[in-house]
Amino acid sequence: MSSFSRPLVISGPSGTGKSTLLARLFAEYPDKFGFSVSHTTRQPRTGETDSKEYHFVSREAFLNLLKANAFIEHAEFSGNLYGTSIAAVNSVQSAGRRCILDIEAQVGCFLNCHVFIGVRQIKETSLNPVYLFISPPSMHILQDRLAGRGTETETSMQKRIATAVTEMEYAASGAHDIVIVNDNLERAYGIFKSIALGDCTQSDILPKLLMNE
Ligand SMILES: Nc1ncnc2c1ncn2[C@@H]1O[C@H](COP(=O)(O)OP(=O)(O)OP(=O)(O)O)[C@@H](O)[C@H]1O
Repeated sequence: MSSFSRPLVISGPSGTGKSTLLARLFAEYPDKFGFSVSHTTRQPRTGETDSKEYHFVSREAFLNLLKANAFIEHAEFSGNLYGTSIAAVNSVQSAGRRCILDIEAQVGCFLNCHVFIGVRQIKETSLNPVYLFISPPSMHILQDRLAGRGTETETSMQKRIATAVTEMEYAASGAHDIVIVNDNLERAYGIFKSIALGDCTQSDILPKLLMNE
């Protein structure tokens, strides 16, 4: 059976190129893939519609869903709760699209306790996705890409690099089904596309990334 019928969880350090690869995939195949709509307790911003950008719910409703094990992953940021529900993923899959979850690992704060959210949390559920890790070719290149994007301060850069080291260690433990090293974008996108379409399960070898390389 093609892996297209299973959700695809994409993770990898910030700046490794996940958004770049996803933007190309959605542009080339506008009808084949979809993101699930998350739940949040934050207020809708102007122009946001319920069930489009987010399912906007009260804190009480969110906590009830959480109690009922409705979420694959959840986290609290700036006092607001966010979660990806199993139902939201299933609704993408039942519309005939492959659901893609773009997971950025981070140390989140949930109900006052620090938790490492992301792939680890998803592994506790019955989702059974394919886990794809996008690796940078080296830590220096990762740093250059983050700097080149022009979105980081010195502090946020250091935070992202520290998280990247933790993520690389987690990936080195064999937590993912497939690894793509995003070195040359054309090459990486070629493999990414065939994995997303369910045609290939080829994996690159995870580079051993040391800060001084
Ligand atoms: N193969 C590549 N070669 C050179 N530059 C790349 C490559 N892939 C992505 N980039 C560039 O690296 C930067 C970071 O990429 P991108 O924003 O897609 O990362 P990301 O993994 O989605 O990060 P985040 O998790 O923070 O959203 C961008 O400026 C992008 O244009």
